[in-house]
Amino acid sequence: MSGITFSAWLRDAQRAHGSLPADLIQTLEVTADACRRISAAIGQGALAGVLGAAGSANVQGEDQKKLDVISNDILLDVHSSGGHLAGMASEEMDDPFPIPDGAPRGRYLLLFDPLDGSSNIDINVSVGTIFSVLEAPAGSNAAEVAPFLQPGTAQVAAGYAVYGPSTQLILTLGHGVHAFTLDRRAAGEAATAGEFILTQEGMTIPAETQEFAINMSNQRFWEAPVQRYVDELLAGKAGVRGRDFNMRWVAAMVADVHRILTRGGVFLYPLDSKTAAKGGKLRLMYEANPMSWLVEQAGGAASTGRQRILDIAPTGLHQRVPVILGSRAEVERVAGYHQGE
Ligand SMILES: O=P(O)(O)OC[C@H]1O[C@](O)(COP(=O)(O)O)[C@@H](O)[C@@H]1O
Ligand SMILES: [Mg+2]
Ligand SMILES: [Mg+2]
Repeated sequence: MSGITFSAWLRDAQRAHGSLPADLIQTLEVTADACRRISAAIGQGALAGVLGAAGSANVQGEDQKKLDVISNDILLDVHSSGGHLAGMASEEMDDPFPIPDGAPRGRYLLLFDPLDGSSNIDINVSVGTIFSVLEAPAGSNAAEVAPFLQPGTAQVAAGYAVYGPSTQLILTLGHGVHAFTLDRRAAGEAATAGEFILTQEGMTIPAETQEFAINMSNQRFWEAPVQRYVDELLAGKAGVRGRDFNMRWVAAMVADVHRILTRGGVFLYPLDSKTAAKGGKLRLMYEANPMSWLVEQAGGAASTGRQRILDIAPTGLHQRVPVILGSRAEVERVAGYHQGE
């Protein structure tokens, strides 16, 4: 173990790149603190009565779990004292949440999916938090949607926490992708107890893979290019690909993307006739953009099938898009099929 804490690493990155403003460092440190608290809440599970439904629905009409609400509240709470953020936007809230009056306003906008894969909570399987940081345009009002509607290429930081057998924080500032692991030992047991510690610098996704991730139950709803691609994977050695492929689906984007950053693979939540009217299943601002930047920074690619995800000009805070990301050669092949190749 390196023993380099997240805060120390951020300060090293500031020295190395000379372009990491103090309020961006604060944004990331406070977000890491929120993830530590969410990890603790999740870790209490059935002991603390935090499992199960909240009895409410979010802006997208989806039933909320208690931990969706708890995670959202933790992120709002830790960031509300202000100084570093102008405002926040969450998958769980209809409207942007500007830093409250009276607290100092900063220049960054934080967007998050407070708990990703929340249907996994009650079965004790990995979930996560995804975040994206943008700079608020000068003179903009973070109570409005407009300042948040920036393409993925404008992100200044993106990352996620995965709450699995260990809790990890994965981050990009545009200079590669780095992993930090929460030292879960009790205070007093170790000097770094409670800290995120650097455990991998420069995660990379191999260009080729033999593993794919897709919800096969949607097969009959997919468009022809995805039908063709998956048929070819399933044909294995006997088909045009000439080799067998394995399949995994955790049903938490964080966990599926984490596997791809760790050992390669391709993830697809493509356009299908069930979700076409909404534009797709996954959310551009809270899921697709931060994950696409991380994947590109690790040498992979991310596309809707028709365009690079990071180039999409957003039209709504809760906009949904098709997502195909991971090993570059596979993403390019699927995009090629969409272009009629
Ligand atoms: O249940 P499905 O259709 O397989 O969808 C799984 C996808 O839905 C999501 O769980 C949506 O995220 P939320 O839990 O944040 O709503 C993704 O993480 C995951 O990839
Ligand atoms: Mg999600
Ligand atoms: Mg969520």
